[in-house]
Amino acid sequence: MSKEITNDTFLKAARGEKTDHVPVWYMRQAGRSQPEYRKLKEKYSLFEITHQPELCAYVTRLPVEQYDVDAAILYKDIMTPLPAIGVDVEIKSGIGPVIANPIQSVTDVEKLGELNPEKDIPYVLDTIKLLTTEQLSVPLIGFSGAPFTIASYMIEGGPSKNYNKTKAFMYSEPKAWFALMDKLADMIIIYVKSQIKAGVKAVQIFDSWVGALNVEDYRVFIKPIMTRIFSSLREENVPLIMFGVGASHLALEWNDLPIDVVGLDWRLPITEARQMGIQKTVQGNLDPALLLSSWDVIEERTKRILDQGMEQDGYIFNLGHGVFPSVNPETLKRLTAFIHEYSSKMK
Ligand SMILES: O=C(O)CCc1c2[nH]c(c1CC(=O)O)Cc1[nH]c(c(CC(=O)O)c1CCC(=O)O)Cc1[nH]c(c(CC(=O)O)c1CCC(=O)O)Cc1[nH]c(c(CCC(=O)O)c1CC(=O)O)C2
Repeated sequence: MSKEITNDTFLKAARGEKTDHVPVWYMRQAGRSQPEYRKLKEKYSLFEITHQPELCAYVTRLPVEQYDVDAAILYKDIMTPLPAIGVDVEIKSGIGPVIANPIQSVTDVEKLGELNPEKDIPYVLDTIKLLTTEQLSVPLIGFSGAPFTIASYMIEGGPSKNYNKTKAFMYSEPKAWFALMDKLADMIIIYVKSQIKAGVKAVQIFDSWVGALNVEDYRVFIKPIMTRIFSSLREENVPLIMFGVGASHLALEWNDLPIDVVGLDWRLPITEARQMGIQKTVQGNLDPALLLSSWDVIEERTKRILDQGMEQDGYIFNLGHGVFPSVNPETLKRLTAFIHEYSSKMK
């Protein structure tokens, strides 16, 4: 049995329905800038927190309780399912995910295993159940990385600035590339469906780095696999959100996918995105760097974004990418209150 969701503005907006205020959540809202979380991080790594459902649920709830956001996002990482399929990944402080056995050939791709969520990541499912049956009265968002973004870490061995190795693999070994995309798509579908079955009410797919590709290559090397993933997830009947950074040139391609929400980074104004032909709900897009400015600057920019977003139904406020560690939690609290107040007055 699910605990009752008393605030469903996020789900309504995702479905394009009218809401009495603009719903808001922030990418990387759990963790990073919160002192309670930083204290925990002195003792535990990300993987150690996610293996403990009570603790992981606490971290996931913190921004809901402290900022009053309209949705929670499960605390974990896009790397979470990878060890189960045979990827040796470690999250190194100051670097990010580092992979000991990068993919170099079709043989490496063939060695990848299958994900069995109940056996491999029961702690993720237990955290979701705990949050949704007992603790949260806002929707819980589940998520996964998308094939290109996950593959970029698996091929480069860690974070990259230019994705040269990833692109070289894609262009020169298309058969191995498509085999890798297929394996990752299978994993993502199983992984996300298990999150939905456990209780998440919406799903965001992070294709954070796919903006590195041009439109033509996106259509050939990525779009078919994204269509397969979303067509399968669509059967579960929860809102599906697509997000990437520096990917404004791909926004119209995303509009074709069987999804509900197009997540924009800060580069493309919302009105322009809609004029281009984005008809779905839009999510975004305050530049997270602005959170380090004075409140007057933040308020002025937020108003501008809200005015554009509210021009039609189907709008969710978010940042253009994740919260930085140096952001003051008070700023996020004040921003959330401002968005709620300003948007309810305008309705
Ligand atoms: O630059 C890089 O490529 C490495 C980035 C990186 C990743 N995991 C990582 C790091 C290091 C770090 O954040 O310090 C490692 C990572 N992931 C996470 C944390 C926790 C934190 O930031 O305090 C951390 C830092 C943990 C540590 O330092 O031990 C948690 C995480 N990753 C993610 C999410 C989902 C979300 O954004 O809301 C969430 C959880 C939800 C939340 O914090 O509210 C998703 C994620 N992880 C990752 C990516 C790729 C792109 C990106 O981060 O900009 C993405 C997708 C995205 O944000 O666009 C990879």
